[in-house]
Amino acid sequence: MTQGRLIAVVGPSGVGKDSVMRALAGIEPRLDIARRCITRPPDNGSEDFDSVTVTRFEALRADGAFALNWGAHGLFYGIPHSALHGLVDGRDVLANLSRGALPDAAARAARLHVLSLDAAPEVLAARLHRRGRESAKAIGARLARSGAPVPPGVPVTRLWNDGALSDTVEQARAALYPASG
Ligand SMILES: Nc1ncnc2c1ncn2[C@@H]1O[C@H](COP(=O)(O)OP(=O)(O)O)[C@@H](O)[C@H]1O
Ligand SMILES: O=P(O)(O)OC[C@H]1O[C@H](OP(=O)(O)OP(=O)(O)O)[C@H](O)[C@@H]1O
Repeated sequence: MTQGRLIAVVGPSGVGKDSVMRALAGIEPRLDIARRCITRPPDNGSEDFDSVTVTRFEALRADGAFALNWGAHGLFYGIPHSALHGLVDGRDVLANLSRGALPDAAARAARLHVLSLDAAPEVLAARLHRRGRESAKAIGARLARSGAPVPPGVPVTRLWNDGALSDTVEQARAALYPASG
């Protein structure tokens, strides 16, 4: 069976990666979402993640539990191998990734597609403040971070998520599944 695509959703903090992933998986039955391990306390935000301590994260990493892992914003993030099982069954899997993890993702996934989201700086700032998860200082640091470029040769769909979420989701679906109408 042809392996599914790992669909890496990337872009600056607050651009709407988790919101787009959740809405897209809600309307597209061929898509799973990779649940991440993050060294952040649990919250009621747009992402369903496994909250772990740094000690636990390091133990999981040492055990080889992660297909991909990285650090950003003073946190550690990991995608467990178990979160990517759908790929071998031919299912497409959405994963919120650091742009810096894309070279590793390209090396590991048989098929990688990047969904790169962007929005104007003032939109990002307003969303992060409205989300209210970080302090003003931490939000400033998130806004100042510039991500790595998409590695050459990897198929990429670039979308603006400045407007309605539903518009972005429809555009993403049309780009990923052009025949579905
Ligand atoms: N198109 C949109 N229009 C308005 N608000 C949005 C849109 N997309 C996301 N948001 C909001 O912006 C905030 C950040 O979204 P989130 O999905 O957590 O971003 P990221 O995962 O990229 O950090 C959330 O409060 C979310 O509800
Ligand atoms: O190297 P970069 O491409 O800048 O990405 C670094 C991190 O930032 C993004 O998270 P986000 O800011 O959305 O925060 P969250 O995943 O902790 O919500 C992304 O999910 C990465 O974990």
